[in-house]
Amino acid sequence: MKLLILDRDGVINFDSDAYIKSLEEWLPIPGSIEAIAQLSKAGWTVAVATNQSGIARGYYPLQTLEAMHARLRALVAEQGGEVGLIVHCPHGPDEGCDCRKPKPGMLRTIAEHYQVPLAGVWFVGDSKGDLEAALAVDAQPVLVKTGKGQRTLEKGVPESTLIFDDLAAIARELI
Ligand SMILES: O=P(O)(O)OC[C@@H](O)[C@H]1O[C@@H](OP(=O)(O)O)[C@@H](O)[C@@H](O)[C@@H]1O
Ligand SMILES: [Mg+2]
Ligand SMILES: [Zn+2]
Repeated sequence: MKLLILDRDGVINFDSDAYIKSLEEWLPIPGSIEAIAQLSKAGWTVAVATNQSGIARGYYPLQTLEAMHARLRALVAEQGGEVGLIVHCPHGPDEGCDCRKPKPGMLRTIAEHYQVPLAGVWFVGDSKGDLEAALAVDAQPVLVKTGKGQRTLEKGVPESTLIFDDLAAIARELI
């Protein structure tokens, strides 16, 4: 199967250093919804792996996160596509969980759900932790310049990282 895994904040929707704390703050990056819809219509399974330490920090409840993901699914469905499994890490940086990126726990969860190996699977992110999570399970690190991506790029990325302007450019590459 054709599996593509996406980070959320800074890849699908705009990110904020103040976290995305409400449905109103959750705003798709132009072209991202269309890209996901086109990819899924072209046979790609598009899954999401997202750190959401804002839950542990008490910035927003799980219900708000679920509302954001319902909005994502509805917007993609309006374009005739669908979003696959969305996995989030609700923990804070000091909780020592196995799912918070750069740990690859969420990527493994997605791979086990679909019963596919992770080797070479593209994981698209905007932060260094996304790239490190991909490398930890032999997936392909892919950086987009949206969100924190340009800052991440300027700090240096693993040499095997593929770099694209945004998710729309990735869809054009893969379809
Ligand atoms: O990019 P994904 O994984 O979808 O989500 C990132 C968010 O959970 C937040 O992650 C935080 O990092 P800390 O969790 O505080 O280290 C900060 O980078 C916030 O700006 C950002 O909105
Ligand atoms: Mg991100
Ligand atoms: Zn976690």
